[in-house]
Amino acid sequence: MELALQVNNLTVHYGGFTALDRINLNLQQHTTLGLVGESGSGKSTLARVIAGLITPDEGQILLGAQALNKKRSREQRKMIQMIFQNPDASLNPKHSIRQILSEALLFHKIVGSTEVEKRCKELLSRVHMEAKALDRYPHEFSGGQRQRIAIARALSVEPSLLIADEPTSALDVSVQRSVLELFNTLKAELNLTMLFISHDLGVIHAISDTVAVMRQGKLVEISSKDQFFTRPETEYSRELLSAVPKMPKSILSGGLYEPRT
Ligand SMILES: Nc1ncnc2c1ncn2[C@@H]1O[C@H](COP(=O)(O)OP(=O)(O)OP(=O)(O)O)[C@@H](O)[C@H]1O
Repeated sequence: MELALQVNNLTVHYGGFTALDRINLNLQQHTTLGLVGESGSGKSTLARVIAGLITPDEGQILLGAQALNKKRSREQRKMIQMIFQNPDASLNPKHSIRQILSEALLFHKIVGSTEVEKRCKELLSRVHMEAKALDRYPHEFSGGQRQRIAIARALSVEPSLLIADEPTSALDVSVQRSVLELFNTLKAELNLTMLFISHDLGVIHAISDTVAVMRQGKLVEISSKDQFFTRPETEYSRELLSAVPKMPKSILSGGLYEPRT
């Protein structure tokens, strides 16, 4: 299998504080890497560096075979899309859903102006929303629906890597489940390559093929999902797993994770 992403020796300092300490990571195409670790371990920083929102102090990022420059080209920015915990971060409140989706499609020349309406409708349908949403504005939708729109916007430019940073954490539990199901459906339908961050191991279990564990700015384990949940390599991973009180009632069918007693 080909590598979608390679991260070599990535280091980020915030002043004198080392938020990322020589991170090395490979992500296979068409797979989902679940990134876990306690609050402050550097997960969001890693996501933001890969997405080009933070410039690293050291290290290299390759997307496919292409090294990403510190100053990314429009094409390079398009190839990595990010979904945030708060969907409002990527939805302009003054723009209708039509404007939000068509702006991305036209800016990156994904379709021409004659096809844009059709493509906007297709994108909404992908995230299980109706075409009439196009005339409405972000505030007219629930948090879960806004996250679906943010997902549609991210997918509109056909990225080669989708980064989702706690995309279900701000949602009600029942809505969390449906958004997670959507991610799983899209993953299968579109063969997505994803970096999926969550502090919730039930969510990670439901979505990931591989699990990476961060601690204090370092990557301390990368294992297959099965290995991580049954035979984790590190004591720290065992602690994370045992800290989960009563673990996720099946988040998705097949997503059941029960802690071993
Ligand atoms: N802009 C910044 N300036 C200074 N320190 C920062 C900045 N952003 C993050 N940090 C610090 O860097 C560390 C890593 O933060 P980061 O947000 O990457 O962690 P995280 O694992 O995503 O945590 P959480 O799950 O709480 O979001 C934390 O100690 C945080 O306080």
